Amino acid sequence: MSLVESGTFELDARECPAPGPSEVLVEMSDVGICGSDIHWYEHGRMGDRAVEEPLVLGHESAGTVVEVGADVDGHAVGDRIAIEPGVPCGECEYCCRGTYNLCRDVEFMATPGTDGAFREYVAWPAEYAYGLPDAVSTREGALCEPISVGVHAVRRADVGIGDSVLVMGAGPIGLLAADVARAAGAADVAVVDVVDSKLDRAVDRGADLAIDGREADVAAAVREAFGTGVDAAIEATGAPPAIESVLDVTRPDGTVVLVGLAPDTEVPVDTFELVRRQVDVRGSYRFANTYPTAISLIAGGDVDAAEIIDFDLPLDRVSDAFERAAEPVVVKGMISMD
Ligand SMILES: NC(=O)c1ccc[n+]([C@@H]2O[C@H](COP(=O)([O-])OP(=O)(O)OC[C@H]3O[C@@H](n4cnc5c(N)ncnc54)[C@H](O)[C@@H]3O)[C@@H](O)[C@H]2O)c1
Ligand SMILES: C[C@@H](O)[C@H](N)C(=O)O
Repeated sequence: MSLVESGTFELDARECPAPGPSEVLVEMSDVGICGSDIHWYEHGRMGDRAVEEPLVLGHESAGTVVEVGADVDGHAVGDRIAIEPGVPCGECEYCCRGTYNLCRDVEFMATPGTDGAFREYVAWPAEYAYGLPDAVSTREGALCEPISVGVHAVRRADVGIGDSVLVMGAGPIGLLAADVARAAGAADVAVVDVVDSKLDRAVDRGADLAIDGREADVAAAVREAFGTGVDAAIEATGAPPAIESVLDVTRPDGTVVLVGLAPDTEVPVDTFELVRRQVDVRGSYRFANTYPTAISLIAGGDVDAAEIIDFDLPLDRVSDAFERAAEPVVVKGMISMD
């Protein structure tokens, strides 16, 4: 199923791909709809990149191996796997350092030039396919992708035992990052959002404090609850007012990790305050070396991946699914390929 222009998907018949020697052929079963898929669907472009050829969307995916390339070890026909959607060049400075999320030549599913996962079969490098244990369904395994964004952000935030953490935004990234922070040892987790049902959901999932960003002065609410501020804050909205206020919620020597992405986001920054309070402000881009951790977090019950899913629809209802997934109360919509 390809996006041919903004707002229009078309079913196109394609040959089943043949896996290369180091690839596995995967029959897809579950694919999540990410905010970036919705952005491509609604706008047909992102920054200076545009959909000029039909593009298969979907990069949160899992399925079953149906064929293995001649050189593949460690995967067999019948294995259920989650697919890591970015394949880096493996040769540049950043790939060699292990921060392959920063590779400039990465081929990332569902971006122009690299088809995504809303299709029956995907041939993918075995190195970026991860076996799922019995305790993890393919539906949950597909969500290793947004969990990985959370794992990377929590690592960037250096969250440790006993820390207090604020997560701005209770979308999929925020909710999953909150679970990951707890698993990393956070003793107190506060979540901020502007939608009632999302605040309720954060509390149901274990947040100690839910702050309504429409009503509260977030920094004041944090200081009331946590004294001089939280140890770490993770910004997962991309909304300028939230970005502005997250810079003011940590204690002196605390860390702010910016995950939220929005084009042309500019916010005023009081650098004097950031310097005086010696705040670390760090970006967090995609993820590297996170899939095994994401799988163990689901298997161990530390991250409730299934709970964030609001609906599953079949591939022939992909347009309905995208319209519904864009509703502000929805956290995660899935396409079920079975
Ligand atoms: N850095 C990365 O690698 C990376 C990866 C994936 C997603 N992202 C970005 O992370 C952000 C979160 O992703 P998502 O899929 O959860 O998005 P989402 O849009 O589903 O969730 C964002 C949440 O923020 C809430 N929100 C909006 N304005 C707010 C405000 N002023 N205060 C508090 N909450 C507010 C919304 O109600 C929503 O629940 C997006 O900007 C996305 O583009 C970044
Ligand atoms: C990391 C991924 O989830 C994000 N949507 C991106 O394309 O960068």
